[in-house]
Amino acid sequence: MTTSATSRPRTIFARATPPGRGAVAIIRLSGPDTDAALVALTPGRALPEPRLASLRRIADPVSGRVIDEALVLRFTAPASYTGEDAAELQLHGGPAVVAAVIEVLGRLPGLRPAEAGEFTRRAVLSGRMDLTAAEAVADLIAADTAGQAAQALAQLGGRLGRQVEEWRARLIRAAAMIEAEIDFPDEEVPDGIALTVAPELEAIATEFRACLADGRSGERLREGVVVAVVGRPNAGKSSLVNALAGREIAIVTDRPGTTRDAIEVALDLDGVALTLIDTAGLRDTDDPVEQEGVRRARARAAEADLRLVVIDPETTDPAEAMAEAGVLPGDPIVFTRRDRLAGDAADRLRAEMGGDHPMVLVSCVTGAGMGDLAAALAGLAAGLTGGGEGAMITRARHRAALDQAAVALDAAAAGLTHPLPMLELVAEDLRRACDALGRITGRIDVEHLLDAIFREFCIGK
Ligand SMILES: Nc1nc2c(c(=O)[nH]1)N(C=O)[C@@H](CNc1ccc(C(=O)N[C@@H](CCC(=O)O)C(=O)O)cc1)CN2
Ligand SMILES: Nc1nc2c(ncn2[C@@H]2O[C@H](COP(=O)(O)OP(=O)(O)OP(=O)(O)O)[C@@H](O)[C@H]2O)c(=O)[nH]1
Ligand SMILES: [Mg+2]
Repeated sequence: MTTSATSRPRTIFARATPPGRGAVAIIRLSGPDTDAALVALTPGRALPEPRLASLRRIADPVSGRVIDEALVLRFTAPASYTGEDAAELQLHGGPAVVAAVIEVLGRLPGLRPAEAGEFTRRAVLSGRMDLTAAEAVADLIAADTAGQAAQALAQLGGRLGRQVEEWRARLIRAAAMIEAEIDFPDEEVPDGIALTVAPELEAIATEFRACLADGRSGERLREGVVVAVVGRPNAGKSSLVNALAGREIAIVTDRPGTTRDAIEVALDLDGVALTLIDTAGLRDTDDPVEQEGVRRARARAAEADLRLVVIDPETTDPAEAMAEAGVLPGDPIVFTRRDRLAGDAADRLRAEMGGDHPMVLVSCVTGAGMGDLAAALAGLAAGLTGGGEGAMITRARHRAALDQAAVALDAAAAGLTHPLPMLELVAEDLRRACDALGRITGRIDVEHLLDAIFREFCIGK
């Protein structure tokens, strides 16, 4: 079927592999004119059997010029990623080949370039994926560490989506019982409806609370644990960041006030993504540039998941430095200049500090203690991200919706156990709880949510 001149072409195409040169580049197509496009590109050949890799010459249908010899994969609706007719051209990965095929596809009737995330959007709209799975696709592509990938894969497999749909089904059942009682108060539905439905509502509310009480570990794993490295000028912050990163990222000098900008570096600690932020040393200063650096340092420290306080024990009182850095319980403390301290310094410093903080003594010059520090950070990061495969909630969007569902459910439960229950109000609260859950999986309000979610996708996904 072709598209009329006035409506937007319904068959989309895009390169699915990254730009640049590669052994193979994949261009994918999806939509009703996919087969027509394959026929146009492979003159004289039958359409490939669905799902069977087939070698075909790809040619410009106007000039007849052969562009590539490629593997073609054809999918027929609904058995494809998008649920539509779809195809992949697995080309030689040279820029000229890809550009020529893209140019030819753009000339074919009914075809247009895909927008970011449009293939996955179609998978959602055709009911093949819920919103949590679509988000998981984006997360899996964005994953830099094994932990992030495992969490995304669990979500793609329905860990969150299935649970939310189970809760929703139970709430719908409860609501149906309430509504039956409203509609037929004198009939077979037992009188003490509160007695049967209230315990179920309490049970679900308890499950909501358990899910929400995850310390944001799923979001932290997805986004990476943010660690602000803070302390006095010359404490050794930049030296420490360079040592942990294994690269000279920040400038190190013996002049206090060297670092001004916040410098971020990404680490992979045992599968957990961690962002270290080197910051300007904290002090009062008349230099307006350094003042701005100190302001930024304090802001980053306040927002971070952890503040790693760096202290030079030769010149600085630990308690003062920690207070200045706005330290919170559990934040790690690192003493530098281990190469210049007596052997018993660690015990003395530990005694001075008290027990609320993990503490490591390092030398940025000899590297002593750096392994201990990396291990301590990995342990802290694992604790903050729940360890293993992460949590069910991986985004603020899920948390906000589940929070709303929990509030509505609590209202329903309270209404139901009231001495004079107003069942209409209870039913309304349960509807609101169901709607909030439905927004997580995309069963309601889908159109409204799609743009926000697919904005972050790459083209071709
Ligand atoms: N070459 C290639 N590799 C890829 C993808 C792709 O689209 N192309 N994927 C995606 O980007 C991922 C795989 N995801 C996919 C999910 C479903 C279907 C699919 O055809 N589903 C049909 C048939 C299922 C079956 O045979 O079991 C269906 O669900 O009906 C294809 C790929 C990762 N690797
Ligand atoms: N001996 C010794 N010197 C160190 C150690 N750590 C840092 N230094 C030195 O201390 C000086 C300051 O180090 P930096 O890493 O620039 O300190 P900073 O905390 O980033 O300083 P600002 O950016 O000014 O806030 C440099 O001369 C480093 O070589 C250490 O463990 N042992
Ligand atoms: Mg510095």
